[in-house]
Amino acid sequence: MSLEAICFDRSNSERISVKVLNQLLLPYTTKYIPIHTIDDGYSVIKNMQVRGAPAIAIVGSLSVLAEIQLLEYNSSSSVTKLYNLENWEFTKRALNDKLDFLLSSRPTAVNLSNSLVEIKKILKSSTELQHFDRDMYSYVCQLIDEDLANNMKMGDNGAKYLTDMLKNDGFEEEFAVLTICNTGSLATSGYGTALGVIRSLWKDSLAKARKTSSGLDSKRYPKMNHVFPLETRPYNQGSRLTAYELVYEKIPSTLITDSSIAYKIRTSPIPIKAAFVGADRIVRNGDTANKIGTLQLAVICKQFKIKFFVVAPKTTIDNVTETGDDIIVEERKPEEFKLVTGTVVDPEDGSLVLNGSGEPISGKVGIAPPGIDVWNPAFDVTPHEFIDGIVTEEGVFTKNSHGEFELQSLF
Ligand SMILES: CSC[C@H]1O[C@H](OP(=O)(O)O)[C@H](O)[C@@H]1O
Repeated sequence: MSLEAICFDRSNSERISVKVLNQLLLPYTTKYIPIHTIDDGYSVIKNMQVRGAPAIAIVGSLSVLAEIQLLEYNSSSSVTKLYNLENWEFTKRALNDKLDFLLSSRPTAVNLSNSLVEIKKILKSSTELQHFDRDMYSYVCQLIDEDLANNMKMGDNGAKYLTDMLKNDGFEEEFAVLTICNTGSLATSGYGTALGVIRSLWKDSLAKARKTSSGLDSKRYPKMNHVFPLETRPYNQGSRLTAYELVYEKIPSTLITDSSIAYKIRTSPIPIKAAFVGADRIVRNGDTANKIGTLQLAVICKQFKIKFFVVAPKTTIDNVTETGDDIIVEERKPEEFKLVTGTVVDPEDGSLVLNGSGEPISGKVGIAPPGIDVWNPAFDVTPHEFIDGIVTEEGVFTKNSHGEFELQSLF
């Protein structure tokens, strides 16, 4: 098992190496794909071999650094013909075009766009390739290190906010939470956003349990003791990735179908007190684009008076777009809906069927008639009216008396 979506060897600043975990093969196969060029970065992002708004920005940025270092130490590489290393202005124009191409890989998540804006500023101020290389190395190291640090801050911010709120409401029991898609280590530089809050809630529960069992503290506290991740059709980030992370961390969890949310809330023996979801783009009024199914979860939570939190770093904020009506929602290929990618298992006992090399076999099965049209949006947009709080590394933002988010300090 590995929860490291991105392996970045930065030990030699002039010859970095990058490889990404092929998430299409999870949870049964752990295989990494090397990233040497911007085209490599585009391909793994477009194919969703790596996914998750922050991870997309990190891999995209690393692919730029990898390409310019390839230019410097391998003049015979295939990418060299795109540039004229004797003419820096020509090379800068060609690199700008490649950055625009990289942006087109997945248009909804704003993190990649925000990173490419920063990279274009670095490129514009660079006087030569080595200068651009050096500043890009600093930029990607800072992007990765800040993402991890921010995720841990967000996790603790969200966990404290919820447990304080429950305690103030006089709730001192064990509770469960819901989450959709994958927002953990496999979608970021580590720890995660919404799943980071769940990691922090679980750490908090274990600490409280230790105090109680050691007799240090007899008071009762609200403690998260279960997670209900949604499978998240059609790409199944929840069943393939979030469940994988929860099993890895030994956090008590029960995987549920997207269609069973309301019935689970109505019948759960453990009170469900909150839903934590990630974001691909939060616009100025707090409307949020996130994985398809998020809006449905938000509507159901409102119906059952369950708190609904969006968890995202400032790098996911779009401070230009006013409302969610103007967010471009990516539509994916129909095949990603009509064909399910998985790993072949023996129907008798669920054991893995291995190929001649002893490796699991990845395959696709059809689940819809070839002639049927499908609608396959990768995201939906949740209006801020359905969002109770936006958890960031700067703290938890809630709406004012007019029902509006005031996010200016994040812009
Ligand atoms: C911290 S991941 C944020 C966000 O990105 C995911 O999208 P995808 O899996 O399509 O890359 C998902 O919507 C997560 O909530």
